[in-house]
Amino acid sequence: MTQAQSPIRVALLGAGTVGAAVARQLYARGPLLASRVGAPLELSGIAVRDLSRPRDLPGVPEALLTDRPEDLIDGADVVVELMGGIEPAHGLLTRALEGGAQVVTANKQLIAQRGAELEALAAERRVGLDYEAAVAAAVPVVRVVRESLAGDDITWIAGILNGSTNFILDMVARQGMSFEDAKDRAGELGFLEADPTEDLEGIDAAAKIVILARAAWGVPVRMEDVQREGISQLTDHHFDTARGTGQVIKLVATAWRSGTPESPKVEVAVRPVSLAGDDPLALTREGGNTIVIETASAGALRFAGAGAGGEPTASAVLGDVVAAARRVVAGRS
Ligand SMILES: NC(=O)C1=CN([C@@H]2O[C@H](COP(=O)(O)OP(=O)(O)OC[C@H]3O[C@@H](n4cnc5c(N)ncnc54)[C@H](OP(=O)(O)O)[C@@H]3O)[C@@H](O)[C@H]2O)C=CC1
Ligand SMILES: N[C@@H](CC=O)C(=O)O
Repeated sequence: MTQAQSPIRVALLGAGTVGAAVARQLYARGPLLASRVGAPLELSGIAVRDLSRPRDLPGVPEALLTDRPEDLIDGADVVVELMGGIEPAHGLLTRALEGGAQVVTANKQLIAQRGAELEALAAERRVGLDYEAAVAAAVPVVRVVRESLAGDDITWIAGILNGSTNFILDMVARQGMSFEDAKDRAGELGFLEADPTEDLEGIDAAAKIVILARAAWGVPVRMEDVQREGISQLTDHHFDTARGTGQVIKLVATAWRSGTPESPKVEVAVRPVSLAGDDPLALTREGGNTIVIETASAGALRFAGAGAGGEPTASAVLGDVVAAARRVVAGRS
């Protein structure tokens, strides 16, 4: 084994819905991932809050678990943050970037609120900061906006960006489920944030549209800039009225450029909207996400798929881990 092929040390911060799925997929696909990276990925530790909690981590040595995430940062090639919240995640990732580690996160609140600062630090240290899973989970859209469409002029983005509220609205609209039962079911499926008001009040969708807007237009967009309304105030009356006219209520996040391509001004909003039944966003089922991106040259592009849940989100996280690990291998030669 050459120096370039020696194991890439991956520190996993968090083993909840997403983190546990990442650990499982990393173990299950070890040889495949090694062949794609050019070196094996070695899980160097897994940080959790409660060591006594039972976990579904078959094949993962228990000795890797620690309740001291800070101990995993130094010495890691890639740090994967799946804890959620602003602190201690922000402090840990700052330390990881300062130490020269590649960083991967699915934490949309952290990226929406502190992403500009972390990206500046990553650029200064010449390391990667990847967060594909932070927007639309499994649906590849961050990289599309940041890279694939970098030569085009994006004019408009509209999306169903929150899987749990879409699940709830879909269950109420199509299955006649009560609002309360649908919320419970979304929680059981692992779609809801630790604080479900983030989903229900549109805060989660707001963070995601802020991230996309910044990536699309390269201008500072803050959470406070989002005109935001959630779904918690909806009643049977709203659903009955929409159904009676063949419409469907969805929580839609929108961002549009109102200035020129050279001097863009950006507007962002999240609100429940009644859509015609055949609108692509209206056709989004269960925990799915759909994003429509309008551009000057490519026209309207549509992306759809699983927008929440452990295994789909882990797929996007692992894509970022492979990209980060490839950079580590490239930097060794
Ligand atoms: N769930 C989803 O569908 C999606 C989630 N995300 C994002 O992914 C991230 C993780 O989400 P999810 O897996 O659902 O969250 P969970 O709440 O299920 O898991 C969080 C994990 O982090 C650990 N943790 C939290 N705080 C600390 C701490 N201070 N020290 C050590 N460990 C800690 C928890 O430990 P313990 O297990 O002991 O409690 C747990 O293992 C969040 O940022 C979320 O927004 C993004 C896309 C989809
Ligand atoms: N709570 C979020 C999880 C994924 O980002 C959602 O429901 O979309």
